[in-house]
Amino acid sequence: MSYIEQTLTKLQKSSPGQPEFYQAVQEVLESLEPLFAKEKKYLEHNIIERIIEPERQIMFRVAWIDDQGKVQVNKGYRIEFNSAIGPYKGGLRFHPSVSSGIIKFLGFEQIFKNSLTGLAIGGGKGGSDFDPKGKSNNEIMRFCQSFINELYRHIGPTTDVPAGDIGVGGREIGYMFGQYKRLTGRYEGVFTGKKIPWGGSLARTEATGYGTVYFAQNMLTTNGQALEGKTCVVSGAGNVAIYTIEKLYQNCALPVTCSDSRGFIYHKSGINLETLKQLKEVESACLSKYAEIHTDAVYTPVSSYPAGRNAVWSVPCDLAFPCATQNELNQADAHELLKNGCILVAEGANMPSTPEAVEAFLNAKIMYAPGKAANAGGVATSQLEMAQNASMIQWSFEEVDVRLKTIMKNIYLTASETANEFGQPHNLVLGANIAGFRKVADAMIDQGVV
Ligand SMILES: NC(=O)C1=CN([C@@H]2O[C@H](COP(=O)(O)OP(=O)(O)OC[C@H]3O[C@@H](n4cnc5c(N)ncnc54)[C@H](OP(=O)(O)O)[C@@H]3O)[C@@H](O)[C@H]2O)C=CC1
Ligand SMILES: O=C(O)CCC(=O)C(=O)O
Repeated sequence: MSYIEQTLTKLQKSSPGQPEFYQAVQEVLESLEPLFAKEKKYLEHNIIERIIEPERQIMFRVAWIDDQGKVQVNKGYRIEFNSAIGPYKGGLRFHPSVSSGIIKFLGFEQIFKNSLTGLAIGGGKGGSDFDPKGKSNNEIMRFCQSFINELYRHIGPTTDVPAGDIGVGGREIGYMFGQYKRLTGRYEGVFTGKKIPWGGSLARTEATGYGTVYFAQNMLTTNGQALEGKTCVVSGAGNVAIYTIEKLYQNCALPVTCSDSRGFIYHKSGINLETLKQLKEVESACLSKYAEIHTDAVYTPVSSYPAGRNAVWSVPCDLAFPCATQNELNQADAHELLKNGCILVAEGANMPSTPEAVEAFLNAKIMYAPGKAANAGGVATSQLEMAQNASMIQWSFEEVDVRLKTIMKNIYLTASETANEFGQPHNLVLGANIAGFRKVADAMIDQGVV
């Protein structure tokens, strides 16, 4: 049995029932093989077994009262995965599919993503199986307050700094920040993704989507191409998708799709960003309403997708931006994108492509940017928010955006130079994993066995 197989077998025994976590670990371990062949120190210090075990896992009950006066109970999680290069940093996800395996996969990815930003942030993630859909504002507030009644004792501006993710935006961060402040009496940068008047950073809302497009731009430029005139397929209709679409328009590309958990929109003349923002950021409406407003757009409900497929990826395009959720693009979807002439895939979401889809992209040698590199602009800008909070200043939108652009360029260069160093120039999966890992692993060695 190879070292990787042994590690995965052991992991499955010690942490049963966490398929997404095994998937994330397997991908990283496979990428690291050429590094281990070259540098023995990582195996000698048993870094692998140490890095796949979270430093701390917090699981707690979140009891809250709904609008009918009934007591509801959800599970809360915070996985403090690795603090070798900085305080734990990563979002909170509120979605019914959340489990400890999902949070562990996200926290594990966050270690390498945060390392790639070049900033001093460790990896963490958290969330709850609470479903914000259909809940009133007061229910959301009561849930957030109860969530923080437990979590507040584990977080702090130099220990663990949560932010948003699926189902958690400025409103939820506000309720959690308010409760933290009430319990501790401290006004400090313990969350990022805050609204601007109470400590948020300009451009944080836009950062993940904008950063993903900046990353794509770097890949295109290196390959003698440009965004201008490219037809783009985007999945998702949340924070990341919306600002990916906005930045594509700013660069004269044409985004023609968006999707939510119930279906997708194909608008051949281009997604209307104003309508999308109104429906999703203001009304939290279903995307079917988009086709009622724009009658030349086509809405396809999930029930009409071919079995086992995500129909968004069957729309012909030059560039694809998966921005919804994990494993939303499988091998058949990847082959269809390739058949239709797609030349670039940049992941705004975390681990949206299955391992087989990733393999198809790498084999076809198209430009492929894994999420932990392409979507790192969100967490990087969160660190800029922490820096502004700590020094009690606020930078302008342009100042933050310029820094974001530079960070995304550096992540691209780091991943591609590392891929070159290991003789696989087009393989940014390998480049991102090795570069992200090396910095954290070296710090762990320096800091001894802890
Ligand atoms: N926000 C950030 O700064 C960052 C986010 N990410 C990643 O980006 C992705 C999107 O996050 P974000 O935009 O913030 O989240 P949002 O909650 O704002 O939006 C998520 C979008 O994805 C859709 N979606 C969620 N789950 C599913 C599903 N199972 N099937 C189909 N569609 C689904 C949602 O549809 P519906 O509205 O119907 O629920 C919604 O349109 C996630 O993978 C997240 O981890 C990565 C880096 C940073
Ligand atoms: O901004 C952050 O701290 C985290 C963003 C996030 O959750 C992610 O990068 O997946």
